[in-house]
Amino acid sequence: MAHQVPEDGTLLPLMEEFYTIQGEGYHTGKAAYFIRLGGCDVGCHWCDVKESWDAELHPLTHADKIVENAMLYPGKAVVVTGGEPLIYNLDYLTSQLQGKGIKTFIETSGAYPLSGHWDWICLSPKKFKGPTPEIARHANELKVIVFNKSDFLFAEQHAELVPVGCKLYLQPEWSKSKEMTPLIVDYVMNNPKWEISLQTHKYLNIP
Ligand SMILES: C[S@@+](CC[C@H](N)C(=O)[O-])C[C@H]1O[C@@H](n2cnc3c(N)ncnc32)[C@H](O)[C@@H]1O
Ligand SMILES: Nc1nc2[nH]cc(C(=O)O)c2c(=O)[nH]1
Ligand code: SF4
Ligand SMILES: [Mg+2]
Repeated sequence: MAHQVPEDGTLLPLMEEFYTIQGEGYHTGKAAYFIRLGGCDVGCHWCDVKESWDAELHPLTHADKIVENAMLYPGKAVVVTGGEPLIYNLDYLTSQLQGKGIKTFIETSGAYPLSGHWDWICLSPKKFKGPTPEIARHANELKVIVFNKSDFLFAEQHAELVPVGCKLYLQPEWSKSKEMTPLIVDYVMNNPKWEISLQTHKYLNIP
């Protein structure tokens, strides 16, 4: 699957990078530069970026170039996503970003070992390949995608693994949103430690 990606994290398979508004979760509504890395083998059948899965399709790009590009925008936060970004060693990229005063946020399934220096970790665990216990202990936000009713129990099981104070979100799977959103609304009203997260960028028609 992978290119020969150097272990030191200086070269990363970059699918796309774009400046937009964080659409989901705790930082919803904030301007951020998105860095989308190619490569994922978790296999969510409802994944909304399947084009990211094959790392070979995405050019190895120097982390310094990515940092330089991120610096061109007034927003001082990046979201590193994918694909599954933790397939790669993110120590170099994130230390360079933080060294330039940019906040580092990650979107991850947690299926690979934690690397990088993060201001915010959004863990979105998957049934298909579960998260490591280590990342659950470091999550700032747990965002569970609700595709069917069984995902509420899955969400509660993962809420046991994250630290006290970790934000808890239920986000409807996009294609099932019509059916699942009413169930989520009801669930949150009955279990108010949870909040609802919507993919607001899809309603705003922005990337
Ligand atoms: C495409 S993933 C990339 C990052 C990482 N692989 C992960 O799954 O967290 C980014 C976010 O989108 C969510 N997501 C992906 N497909 C979705 C869908 N069809 N509906 C709702 N959320 C989705 C994921 O759960 C994750 O929180
Ligand atoms: N606007 C916007 N917000 C997002 N939050 C998480 C995203 C992702 O694909 O990781 C995403 C995305 O693709 N676009
Ligand atoms: S882990 Fe993330 S990128 Fe990978 S298939 Fe699932 S939603 Fe898509
Ligand atoms: Mg997305």
